[in-house]
Formats: sequence, structure tokens, C-alpha cells
Amino acid sequence: MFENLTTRLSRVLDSIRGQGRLTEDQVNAAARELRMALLEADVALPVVKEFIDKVKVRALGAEILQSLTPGQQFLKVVQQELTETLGGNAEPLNLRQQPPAIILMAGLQGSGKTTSTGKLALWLKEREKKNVVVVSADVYRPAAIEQLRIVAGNVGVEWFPSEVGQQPVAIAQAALAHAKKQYADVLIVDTAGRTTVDEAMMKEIAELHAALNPVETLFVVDSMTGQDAAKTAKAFGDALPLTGVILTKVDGDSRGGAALSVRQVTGRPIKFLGVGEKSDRLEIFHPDRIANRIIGQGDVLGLIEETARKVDHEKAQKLAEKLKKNKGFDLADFREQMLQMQNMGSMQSILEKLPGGAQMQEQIKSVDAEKQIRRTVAIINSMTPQERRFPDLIKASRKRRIAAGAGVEVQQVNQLLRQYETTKDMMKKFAGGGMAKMMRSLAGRLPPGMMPRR
Ligand SMILES: Nc1nc2c(ncn2[C@@H]2O[C@H](COP(=O)(O)OP(=O)(O)OP(=O)(O)O)[C@@H](O)[C@H]2O)c(=O)[nH]1
Repeated sequence: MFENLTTRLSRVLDSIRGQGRLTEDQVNAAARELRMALLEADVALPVVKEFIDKVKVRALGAEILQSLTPGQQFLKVVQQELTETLGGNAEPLNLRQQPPAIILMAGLQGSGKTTSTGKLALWLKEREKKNVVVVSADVYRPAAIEQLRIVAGNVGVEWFPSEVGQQPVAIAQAALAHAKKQYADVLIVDTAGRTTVDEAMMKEIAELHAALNPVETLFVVDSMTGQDAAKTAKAFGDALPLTGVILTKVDGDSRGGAALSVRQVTGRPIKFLGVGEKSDRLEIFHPDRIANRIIGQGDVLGLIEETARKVDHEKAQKLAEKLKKNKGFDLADFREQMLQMQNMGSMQSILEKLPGGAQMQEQIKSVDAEKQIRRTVAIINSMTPQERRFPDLIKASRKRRIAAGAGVEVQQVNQLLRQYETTKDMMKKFAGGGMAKMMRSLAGRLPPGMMPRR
């Protein structure tokens, strides 16, 4: 999300040289560059001003660690201030209400409300083990009600029916009565979007709010709109007791101005990030981890959590056992690794969380990693089980048959076999021990084009 800012920041840091304490000149020069970078990222002006002032004060302050180089000192200050600007601590969803806890979703048209309702429902169901009911109070567009029905079906939560022509408040009350009867833990109410935060929208939401007394009122906003996202959220928050913001389409936003502005401009926390169209592309907003991502240190904790969630532990365990018993790593295992990698989500979201990932993203933009994974799997699929088990059998004529079956050139089959050999060697080297597990999972997570060559 913050590729541009991260790249600019690394240049600022590179320009701070020497030893000892940061000098005033160094701080002023770096602050000037940083200010430009934040403005380019479309961060709201008052937020930029306050941020730069605080960075200057802190960088010249007494508590700086003298053992760090001036560049590291500046980096540390920026990291601390970014964390503050982003909200300090993560603010989880508050569900402390007599069940069903009600979550009211609001936002402009197309901001991603319905998609986020589905994501949140899935998150609550899978991560919090909650029984969720969703309902649409969008009585203007039958398509919106239908969209929520489909989304709810996809994530496996209950959808309460509603119709155009009904009153939003009546829909919400009927859904609440139903949710109570079902002993649901959470009721999420999706509402109609408008093109601006206007009187009609506010009146309708205020009525819903009064009737439901939701424990969470979340404003869904598109991060691509930059600082305007913060302004719209503020207009909304001024009129209603907003409890948090969901920032969507973060996967398509290389600037990050919205994320950096929302907290300061609205005074309300960002609770979640929408990072893709699929229902599982929702992340909890952790200010400190995001700050680390911006300064180019990645979010290794986030990556580990995501890996732990998405990797099929049973299969991973079986593979580990097999390696321990020296049974060898065959092409079927290699394919399994590739399939697990696909489960992890887009390469972009993985790279964003690796230290130095922003720069790597630039470098591999031309490599369509996901396409390569699909091709690798297709090639292995066109082999016989025996060939997968004993890859040495694959000589010229078999290679031609496999290539024809997968619709690729023989050269690409050769390339895959080399990549498999490299991975196998790495697996062998690291089999057993704690480090081994980590290396195995990392090796399995890199796309074929990025694997070390022999
Ligand atoms: N890439 C990406 N696309 C998203 C994300 N969230 C939503 N979208 C897309 O944005 C578009 C609009 O999302 P909706 O959920 O329909 O938006 P809405 O706010 O309910 O729209 P209305 O019902 O018209 O008010 C859809 O094409 C979604 O797939 C996200 O985090 N990343």
C-alpha cells in the first residue's frame, strides 16, 4: 500500500550520513524531504504539519539512542511517530453487548460496504467463532440485496431477507428479532450508499442507529480517494457516533494517504483494511505493524499469522514427517507446496509484508508470479503418478508428452524440473530442527521465478 512512501523514505534515510548524534541540519533536510513524500502520498495537510513538527522535536530530543547511526535514529523516530499517527494501539471490534451484538455498516456508493459486510461476517465466523446474521437495509437497489444474499451464501452465514419498498428501520427490527430467536451472536446491517454524505443518508442512518443502538458503527471508505476518505469519514463521524473505519481497496492504493489521515482527521480508529476482492482479504489494522511496513521493515508477524491460518497444517505435518524419515520430496509434494502458496493470497500481499518488500515489488512487477504457479501446477498435473514419484524417469520423450499435455514448451518442463531439484536440495538441507520448518515454508512460498537458481 505504501510503496511510494517507502521508496522515498529509504532515499531520505540513505542521505543521512556520518556518526554520532543527528544534527539540526540533518533533521531539517530529512524533514523537508519527508514532508514532500507525505504530501505526494496525499496525506491531509494538517496531519503532515503535525507529523513533521513532532518528528523534528523527537529527533532532536534527549531520549535518542546514541548507539544508533544518525540514519537509524531518524528511522526510529519516524517509526514511533507513524505508529502514533496511525492510532497507537490496534482497536479491536467491540462485541461486548448482550447478543446479538449489532454492527451498522455505512459508506458511500461503491466504497465496498457489501463486500466488507461479507468479509467481516467471515472473519467473525472463522476467527471469533461467532454465529452471524446479515441483512441489507438498502431498499433502493434490489441488486444490492441480492448481492448480499450471494455474499452471505459464499461465506456461509445466514442472510435475512428484505425487499425494496420496505422501511429500513422495519427491516432492521425484523432482522434483530430473528437474530435473537436464533441466538445469533452478531447481526450486521448493511445500508444504502449514496454519492455524498448528504442529509438523506444521514437521516436514514440516524434512524437506523436510534432503532438499533449498535455497539459498532463502521464507516467503510475507499482508500484510493486519499485524504478525501478521511474528510468523508469525518463528515459522517460529526453527525453520528462512529466507532471505527474500514479502509477498503488498499491493495490498489500505492500512496497510503487515507490510512495516514483517517485517525488524525476523524479521531476514530481504523479497525480493518480491505486488501482484495475476495472474502478473506480483510486484515486487522495494527498501527505499529503498518508503521514498520512503511519504513520498509515489513510485517513479519502479520505474515506468520497469515501463513499459520492459511496453510493446511495436516498436509504440512505429513510432509515434515516424510522428510524426517528421509522419504524424499517428490513432484507431488512440490505441487502441494505450490497449491498452498496459492491459498496464501496474492504475491503482492505477501511481498508487502516482507522486509524490503516494497522494492522487491518494483523489481518483480514484470513477473506474473501467480501465472507461473498455475503453469507449474498444470505441468505437474500432466505427469503420471509414477513420474511425480520418480522424477528421474522424465526423459526427452516424456518431457515432450508432458509439455504437450500442459500446453507449454519442453523448455518450461526443464525449468520446472530444475526448480524442483533446487527446492528438494533446500528441503534436505533444512530437514529437522526449528529453522528447517521456517525455511521450508519460506521456500514453498516463493514463486518459481524467484527461487534461487542452482
Ligand atoms: N481490490 C479491491 N476491491 C474491493 C475491495 N472491497 C470492495 N471491492 C470492490 O469494490 C466494488 C464495490 O464494492 P461493493 O461492496 O459492491 O460496494 P458497496 O459500498 O456495497 O456499493 P453500493 O451497494 O453501490 O453502495 C466491488 O467491485 C468490489 O469487489 C478491496 O478491498 N479490494
